[in-house]
Amino acid sequence: MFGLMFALLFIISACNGEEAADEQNESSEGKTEENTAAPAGEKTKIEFWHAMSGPNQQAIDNIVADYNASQDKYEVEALFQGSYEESLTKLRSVGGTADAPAIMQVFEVGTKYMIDSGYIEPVQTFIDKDNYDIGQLEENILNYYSVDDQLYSMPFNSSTPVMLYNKDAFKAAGLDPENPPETFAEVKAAAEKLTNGDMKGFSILLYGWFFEEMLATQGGLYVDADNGRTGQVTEALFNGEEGRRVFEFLKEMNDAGTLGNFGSVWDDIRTAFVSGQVAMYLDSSAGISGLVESAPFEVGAAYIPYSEKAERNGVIIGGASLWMMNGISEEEQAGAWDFMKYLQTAPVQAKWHVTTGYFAINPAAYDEAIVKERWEQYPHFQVTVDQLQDTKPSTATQGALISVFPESREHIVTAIEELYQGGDPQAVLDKAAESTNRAIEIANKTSGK
Ligand SMILES: O=P(O)(O)OC[C@H](O)CO
Repeated sequence: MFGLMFALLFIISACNGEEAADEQNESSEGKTEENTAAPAGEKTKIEFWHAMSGPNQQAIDNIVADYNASQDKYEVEALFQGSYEESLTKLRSVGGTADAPAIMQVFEVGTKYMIDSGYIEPVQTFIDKDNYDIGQLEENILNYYSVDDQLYSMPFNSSTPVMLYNKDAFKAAGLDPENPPETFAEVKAAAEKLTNGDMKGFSILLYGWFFEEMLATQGGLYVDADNGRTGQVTEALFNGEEGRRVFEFLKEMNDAGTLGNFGSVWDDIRTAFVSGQVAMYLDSSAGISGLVESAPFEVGAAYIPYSEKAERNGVIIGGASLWMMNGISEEEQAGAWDFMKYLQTAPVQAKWHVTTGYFAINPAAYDEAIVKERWEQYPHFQVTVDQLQDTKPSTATQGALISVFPESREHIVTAIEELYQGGDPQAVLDKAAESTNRAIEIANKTSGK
């Protein structure tokens, strides 16, 4: 039993790249020397900072090894830098200098910060120079990282949220495991039936991402200026009716005792699901891989729920993308660009998708034999791709661009915690909006806008 739990915890902790720090790879020291052009005959080093640990780190290392063996000009060096938040903090201390890596992986909510940072060269520059055809890549993913038709960063590990559920628990509760609930009302009703003994019906991680997604799928905007896509953001809009519906949905289940709260650590909510403490919850599509293989019951995957008072609009792209730094040599930039293009090829994307659960940015990868085999074995992957491809492009599903997004996420988490302690949905959301507005105002003043 202990062995099984240990194996479960290992697999679960490995699903996402954010949690565990790998000290071995974690160093940016000695970088200055590496930034100079390589002597004739030697490969140019391309430093690649990322936030993937466990099997996802292994997947990156394998791809990097294949790339390095495939050509003799560049040597990519993949270096783990901690969680998405930690790695961005590290970048802040070296961004724009010769100590910066050539390629930096940044989570989606860091996009506006990176665009404004002065550290980067938009990948559009290289696309244009090289006549690179981005028409082959997934439009709904490119949309997130595009502003005024310019692609700023190269999508890499793209995910969306998905609702995972325990099919065995569904059967035991008299629910149809092949017809998971779709709307907030249906989830609430199913949660009542599923709540039993130690098992709660539904849960979400205390993480702003899931609120952002349930807001967007109703067509709700996070901020003004068309979610920051057409102008300068001045205020939060997430406390409008779509946001309130999400908070009411959570509150009603919390009051009814059908909602579980397993905190803000991915491993904890995944362990709760696998050990039967919760029957339905929202996870990243990149978390599916480990869970379907390790859960001692049949796992179902479904689209995220939406309010019955709204249309379903789809999901915003999550995960992270790759940024080209601007303080490095042209030779390094050329190598970084070459590697980014290699990453987008169908065979590499196919391998990345089946080993990690992240989407293939190049949909041609879905025709590769290894993907077809994997989907046949685990149809959950197909659900996530369908949910992405069914998404209606709009400024809501394109996602918000705000420089203070990571901070705003914290305000949302505080609001959810206050809600769970009995707070009024509108009041706690308004407070989060006011705090976000203050952060936006300060950021706008600092940047002189
Ligand atoms: O855990 P990931 O990589 O799927 O990313 C989830 C969120 O989008 C991070 O902001």
